[in-house]
Amino acid sequence: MENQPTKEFEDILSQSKQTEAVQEDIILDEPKGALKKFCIKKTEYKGRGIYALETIQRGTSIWQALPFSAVVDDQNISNTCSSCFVNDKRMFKCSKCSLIHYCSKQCQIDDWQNHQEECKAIVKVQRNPPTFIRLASRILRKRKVDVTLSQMETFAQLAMVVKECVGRDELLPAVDMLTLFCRLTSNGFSVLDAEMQSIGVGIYPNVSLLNHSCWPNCIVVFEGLKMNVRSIRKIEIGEEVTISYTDLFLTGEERRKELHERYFFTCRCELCEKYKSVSEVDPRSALRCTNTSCANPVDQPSTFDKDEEYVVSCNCGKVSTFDMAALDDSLEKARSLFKKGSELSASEPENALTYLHQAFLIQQSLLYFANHELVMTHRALFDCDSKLHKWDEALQHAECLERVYNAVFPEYHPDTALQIYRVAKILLYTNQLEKAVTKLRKALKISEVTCGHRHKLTRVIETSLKNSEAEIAIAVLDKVLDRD
Ligand SMILES: C[S@@+](CC[C@H](N)C(=O)[O-])C[C@H]1O[C@@H](n2cnc3c(N)ncnc32)[C@H](O)[C@@H]1O
Repeated sequence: MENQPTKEFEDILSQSKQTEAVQEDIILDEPKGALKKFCIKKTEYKGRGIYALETIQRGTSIWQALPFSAVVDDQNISNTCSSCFVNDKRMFKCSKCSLIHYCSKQCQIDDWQNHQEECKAIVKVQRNPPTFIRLASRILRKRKVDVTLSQMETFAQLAMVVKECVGRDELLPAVDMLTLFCRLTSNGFSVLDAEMQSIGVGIYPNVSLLNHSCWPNCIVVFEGLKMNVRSIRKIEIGEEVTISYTDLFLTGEERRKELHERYFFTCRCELCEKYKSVSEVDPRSALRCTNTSCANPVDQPSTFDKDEEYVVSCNCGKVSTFDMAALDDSLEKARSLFKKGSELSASEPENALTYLHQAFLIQQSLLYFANHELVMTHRALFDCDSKLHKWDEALQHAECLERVYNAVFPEYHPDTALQIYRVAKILLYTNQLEKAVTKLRKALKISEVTCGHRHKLTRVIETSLKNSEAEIAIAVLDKVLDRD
């Protein structure tokens, strides 16, 4: 069942008013648009959230929704259709504002109601309003916004731009504008394409009742603008349904910082609690044990006191001693090399490789393989090597990244499927067909669970698998015929 966006947004707001005084867990309602397996409860710490009323098996599409409002982001505005969000077709631009692009005349007609006033505003102000302003403007034009929040932030500058772009009639009183900005910042969803890259931002009012966990039981994928919430593991009766608001590669500290800055809460999820315990080391921020035959992570010091030595023991029994000043200097040097390399990667990939490789050598000698800084360097090296068609090197980094996904991501995650597919593609480029087929099968299994059969990623992997299997069959046949 799909959402009726405008009505739902109103419902949510009126619901939030009715439930403000509730302190204890209570069952409020079934979330609209979802299959009837959930209820909304309110807890003191997280506010409202969605809870399962039935056991949900892994790979279930539990919720599909269309946005109340959505816009393509600035980086993708000329390669993504502002109406249906496809990004693999030829686009043409609106002849009046020259900013908004469409894939077909029909899409332009469908979006006209949303774009008409926006178009006039863009022509009038003679500059391209950024993503966030375009989204706020579209919502304001729908004129259905009500408010209850009291988060005080300085959005005055943004409000001025909105005023220019929207026109006085559509503006809300200052406090309501402020509330709208706060709501957009914490309730907006990044709309992702088939490669899990963000191409826009949308407001999906009821789905934004889903709370965050760094170890979520659901993920969000998109088919165009349609959002699909899918379970990535079994959800028990009474369990809260969660998604991640942040990148699961990030260290606990980085995740908590982002969640605090953007969503104003301190995460106390399973994963965050796990790594508070002294016996558990977070692989995302860990150092390498100095015992070269040991594969365990060891804790990084929380602060670097340069006059001290850092002594840390590993589960293998080895006690590693690090000179804090030297460790800090080396990691800083690697960071600056990484920064230089990343800046050059688009324009001068060959030069970028030199810097990135130096950063990699330093980090590899000190950091655990799943450490976030090392992961970033692998990613950057993979991109440059792929750009330069250095497939053997690219394959090494892609395989390292696959190992990291296996170590730090939930077993079923669309990003893991995508990473395994990347490995498979390079194996195909380098004629390693059998190995590629093994990877494609693995990627397909994960993609079917996390994205569903109809999702573009699943279909692309499936096609590649079928073609590769056919190639192997033909090669076998050729061999047999040759022998005859
Ligand atoms: C998109 S809303 C989710 C629904 C929200 N709980 C409500 O009552 O409307 C995001 C907000 O929910 C709360 N929240 C989400 N996940 C949380 C978590 N793991 N711990 C504490 N608060 C959380 C935070 O206040 C956050 O800004």
